[in-house]
Amino acid sequence: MIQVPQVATIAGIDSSGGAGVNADLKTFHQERVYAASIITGVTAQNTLGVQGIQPIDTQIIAQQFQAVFEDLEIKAVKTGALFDAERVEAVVAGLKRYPVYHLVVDPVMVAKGGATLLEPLAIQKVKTSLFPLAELITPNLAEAETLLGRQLTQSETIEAAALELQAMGPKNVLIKGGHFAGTEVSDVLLTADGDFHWYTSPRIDTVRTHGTGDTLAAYITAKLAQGQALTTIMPQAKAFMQAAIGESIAVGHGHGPLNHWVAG
Ligand SMILES: Nc1ncnc2c1ncn2[C@@H]1O[C@H](COP(=O)(O)OP(=O)(O)O)[C@@H](O)[C@H]1O
Ligand SMILES: Cc1ncc(COP(=O)(O)O)c(N)n1
Repeated sequence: MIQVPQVATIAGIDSSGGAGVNADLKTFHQERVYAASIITGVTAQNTLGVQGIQPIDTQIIAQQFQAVFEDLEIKAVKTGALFDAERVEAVVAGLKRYPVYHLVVDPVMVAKGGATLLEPLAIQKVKTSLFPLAELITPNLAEAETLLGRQLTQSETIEAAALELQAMGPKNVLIKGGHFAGTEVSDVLLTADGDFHWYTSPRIDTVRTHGTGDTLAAYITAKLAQGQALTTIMPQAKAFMQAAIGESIAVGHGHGPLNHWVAG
């Protein structure tokens, strides 16, 4: 029998297949890890926006945790859209019952079209209960601003922000720069030993970025499950993102999905 690293995503479904669990599973498959999924909610969504959200009952979230963790050998976990405080509590309870070292928390708050994927009341719970369990958190610029309650502009401010976020408990912090204006995109990784690593690439001029954050976090989760270090993973992750965004596929009429078939 072939041994394969096993991971789990804890996130919402995107009916159009571009973001959330759908993006995670495509990335995991492409990177050759076996993936389970614990669903937190269902969205009626396409590349033009989110039309409806149905969070999943917390009891079935708990049952999914039990079903997955009492059978599979889960090496790494990624969380995505958690929707509200009740769902955050259910996920934190599951992660405390079945702890994993490689926990990547993508604090998804708002979809590209503007729909809320995490109620404001749940943000405090994410900070105090979920972040301390994480090996890595991956906020985008807007999420980092919301988490800290202030605007970020200069690189020094972003490094200070990463330190403040690290003080909330996660071992490592990645602030993603997809939302910065300019001809380049820069992500900054603050590692557990206090070092900053900047990753800069040319900005691809496109609106076809549905699921970028999910894809990046899933890629990192896959590589952590395969035993790689974050600083080794990041340059590969950026190259994968560049190709997956750049070699775009013609799907939908708005913020189109990425091309997960690109070599990773
Ligand atoms: N237009 C773009 N060109 C190149 N890279 C991008 C672009 N947009 C996002 N990225 C990259 O995709 C990853 C996800 O970033 P971002 O879009 O900020 O996350 P989110 O989807 O959570 O908002 C980051 O590595 C970022 O640098
Ligand atoms: C169910 C679900 N989860 C996450 C996202 C975030 O998508 P993006 O990575 O484009 O910000 C989304 N639009 N829908």
